[in-house]
Amino acid sequence: MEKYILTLDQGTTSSRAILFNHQGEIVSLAQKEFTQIYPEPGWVEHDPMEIWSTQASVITEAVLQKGIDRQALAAIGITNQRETTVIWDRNTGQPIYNAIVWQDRRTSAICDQLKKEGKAAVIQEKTGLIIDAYFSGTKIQWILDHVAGARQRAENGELAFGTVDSWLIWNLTSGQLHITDVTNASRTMLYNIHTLNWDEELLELLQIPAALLPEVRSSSEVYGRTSGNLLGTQVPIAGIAGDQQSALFGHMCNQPGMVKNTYGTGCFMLMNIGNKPRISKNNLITTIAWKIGDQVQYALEGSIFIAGAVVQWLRDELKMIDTASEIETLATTVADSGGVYMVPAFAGLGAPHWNQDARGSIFGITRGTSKNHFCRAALESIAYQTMDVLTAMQNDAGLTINQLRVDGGATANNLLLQFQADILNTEVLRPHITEITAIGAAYLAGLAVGFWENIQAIEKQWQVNRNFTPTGNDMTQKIKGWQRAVKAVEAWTNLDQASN
Ligand SMILES: Nc1ncnc2c1ncn2[C@@H]1O[C@H](COP(=O)(O)OP(=O)(O)O)[C@@H](O)[C@H]1O
Ligand SMILES: O=P(O)(O)OC[C@H](O)CO
Repeated sequence: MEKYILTLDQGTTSSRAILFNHQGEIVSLAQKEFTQIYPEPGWVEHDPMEIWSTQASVITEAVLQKGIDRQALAAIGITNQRETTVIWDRNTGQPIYNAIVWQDRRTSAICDQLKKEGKAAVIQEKTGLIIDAYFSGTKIQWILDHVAGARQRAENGELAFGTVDSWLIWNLTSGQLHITDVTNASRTMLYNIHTLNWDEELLELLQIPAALLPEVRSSSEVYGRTSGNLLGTQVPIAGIAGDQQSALFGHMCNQPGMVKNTYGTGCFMLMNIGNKPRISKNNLITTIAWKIGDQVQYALEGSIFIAGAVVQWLRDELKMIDTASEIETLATTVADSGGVYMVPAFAGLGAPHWNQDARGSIFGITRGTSKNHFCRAALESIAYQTMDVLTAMQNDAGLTINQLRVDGGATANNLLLQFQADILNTEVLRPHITEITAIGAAYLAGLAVGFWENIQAIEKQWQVNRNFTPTGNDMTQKIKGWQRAVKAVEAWTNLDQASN
């Protein structure tokens, strides 16, 4: 019987289940969107029960409804939106609060306070991270401080914390396993990426009881088996990685210096930096790329909070386009953005600016500006933000990056990728495999159960679909315009703070 690896790809806007065969081809795919909850400006929540129910339903759809024999499942790999924080009752399995999503800014003030107390250096040294509301630590603190009785129950060991991988595995195993992997742990601001342990000093600083925390495992091993409730059989769970690390692995960026950028809701650029954690001098973060056996690989990362989301904004809020793909049609009708610059800092600016209070702005509008220019400026903003991160990465690594591997929903857009190649003066390579994030977790799981013998056996599956080469046009003035726009956004934020 032909065997498959099942990946659960639990993203920010949808849950997916994808079955891969030995050649890395998609045999079956099911996807379900779920509710985004915005209780207050700057807050973003998900219902953990809906995360689980959509994930469970796509699993059954991709396997049972497609007529796949459940005995054909060699293993399950899990990849997930990172940092998003769930706390649940160990006895009932019920969450005590909604999941606080990575985009949520409610803990900015806690982060400012930590910075004022001079904690930035110690946190960066231990965790590789820059203090920001993005990471899980302050989200956990917030839940413990705002849900009645939560802190006491956490201290009594009655509650469990997990990122979404932990939450899914808890449910898949009917509460038998409370685990996470090193990649997800490295996004909490509580995990020491040098010693590979939860860090006692940081737990104390953020007042988080150790009893809440999951056991941290590697990214590729048999952790346990599903309970059988869902699929009627016990399938090994054998791979876990946060979605961006999973994409780095899916792109087979397994040598130091290799870089990928994923263009989804946000944009996430990761560079493999080998087996030593190097702390960034250019406002990037250091994160664990994966752990296979006892080998840990690290990555530098630049996280951009708003990328494809700016396209959704033009579609859903401004109603300038009906579908995401229409943006390319409209943007192509004009030669350039007509001097318009859009800085989509809807959730603050991420790397390398790290300005929690920045907000979106548009510059350079004239009477002749049309929605086509808006569309073009929105796409260009994704490429410019990527340029800022890549520049920081090159400075950190002391090398010129001449190849960028890309994936994610927005890479369907040829105009965006050509502009990206031009603005970076770097080759941009889009692979054949469209589900790079999911295949990374499939590889991690498949390696653990011997479905694939070793990395060499899967490396060849990554093939170029299209290579966007720089046209060589002089982009200096355009880049200057963008830099001016970012400066103006920061100045506007500072003026606001000065008047308070
Ligand atoms: N043709 C397109 N041009 C630009 N952006 C697009 C296009 N198609 C989809 N997108 C954007 O890609 C994002 C979805 O990509 P995906 O990789 O599924 O994201 P996520 O995993 O973050 O949910 C959306 O924000 C959408 O606006
Ligand atoms: O779910 P995505 O693809 O938007 O990814 C979210 C990131 O993991 C957040 O750090």
